Amino acid sequence: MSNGANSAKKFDFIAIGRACIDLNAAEYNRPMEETMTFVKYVGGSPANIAIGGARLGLKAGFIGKIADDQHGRFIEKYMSDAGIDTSQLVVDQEGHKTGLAFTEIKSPEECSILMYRDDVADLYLRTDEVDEEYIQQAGMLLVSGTALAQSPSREAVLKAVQLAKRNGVKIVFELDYRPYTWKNKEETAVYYSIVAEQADIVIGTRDEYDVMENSEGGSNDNTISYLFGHRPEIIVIKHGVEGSYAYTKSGEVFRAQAYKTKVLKTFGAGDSYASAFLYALITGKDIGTALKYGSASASIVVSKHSSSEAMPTVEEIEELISNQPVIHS
Ligand SMILES: Nc1ncnc2c1ncn2[C@@H]1O[C@H](COP(=O)(O)OP(=O)(O)OP(=O)(O)O)[C@@H](O)[C@H]1O
Ligand SMILES: O=C(O)C[C@@H](O)[C@H](O)C(=O)CO
Repeated sequence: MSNGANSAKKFDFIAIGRACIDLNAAEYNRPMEETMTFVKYVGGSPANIAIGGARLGLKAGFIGKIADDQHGRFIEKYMSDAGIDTSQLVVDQEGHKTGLAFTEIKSPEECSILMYRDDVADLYLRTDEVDEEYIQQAGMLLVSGTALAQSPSREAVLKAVQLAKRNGVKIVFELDYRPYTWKNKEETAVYYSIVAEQADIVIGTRDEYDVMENSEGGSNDNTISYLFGHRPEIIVIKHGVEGSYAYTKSGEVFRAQAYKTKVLKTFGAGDSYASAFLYALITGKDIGTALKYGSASASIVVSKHSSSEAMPTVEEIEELISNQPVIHS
């Protein structure tokens, strides 16, 4: 497949989903109960991926809804300053709030996220706020699975997927499973399958594919045999510190190991991975190299405090690939 590189298009990729706030513990190695200070960053998986892509020099756009408040304005300014087109970042007019993610850093192995996502603006994106002419201008549409969790955002995303297909825009589905936004796993499995079957590239962790399959302990072989019966051409399955695999419809299998690093916290790994993986594909690198870019970017972000602000440059990724040993597992 051609992986979406299209210099004639205004955007290399457009992400759809949430742009929120992360409040990351400024004090490490303690539970949140004892954490008194937090540092504010833009967060939300698809926003992080857009920021990561823009940091790497990609032309990125974003479709989403932000609250009409100080947090919403902070997000819009940060993303716009990062070089992302925010013309389709709709400002909510119904009093919905910005999603907040408080992170706890107890140890490099023990990190957790406490989400405040009741009535969040991002899940109120409507179908009439998704514009065909905008989507036409992209090489790829990056869909976050969390945006399927509730209506009307669910239908807005399904419309974006339809429009992307109709206009030859590659669909990248990042499963991005956040349990607290869903009613139950059965419902998640239904909507994940609908979009995964229509995507060109699917990216997720092994656990997230289990959610899509509504099963436990699933195998990569079963996942690819199911999804390659549909539209996907590339399937990426991440296994945390044990590395990741990419499978192609033509039968190739690639594996990348994680790079050694001094881990501060584990969140942000998946978003930095996705942005660098897509950057590599869009700039014409082979899939094996794209996996290395993803792993390298993730190893940089897990060593830093934020998910968005910490996104690396191309030079940092390439330097790390050349010099840093991998974790053998
Ligand atoms: N402790 C680690 N050290 C170095 N690299 C790591 C570590 N953990 C994860 N990675 C890298 O990040 C990639 C993605 O990690 P993971 O499979 O945990 O994704 P994720 O669950 O989507 O991440 P997130 O925690 O952001 O949701 C891995 O394939 C690996 O390359
Ligand atoms: O995705 C979220 O809503 C929270 C993120 O911004 C956070 O930084 C994280 O979990 C990244 O994986």
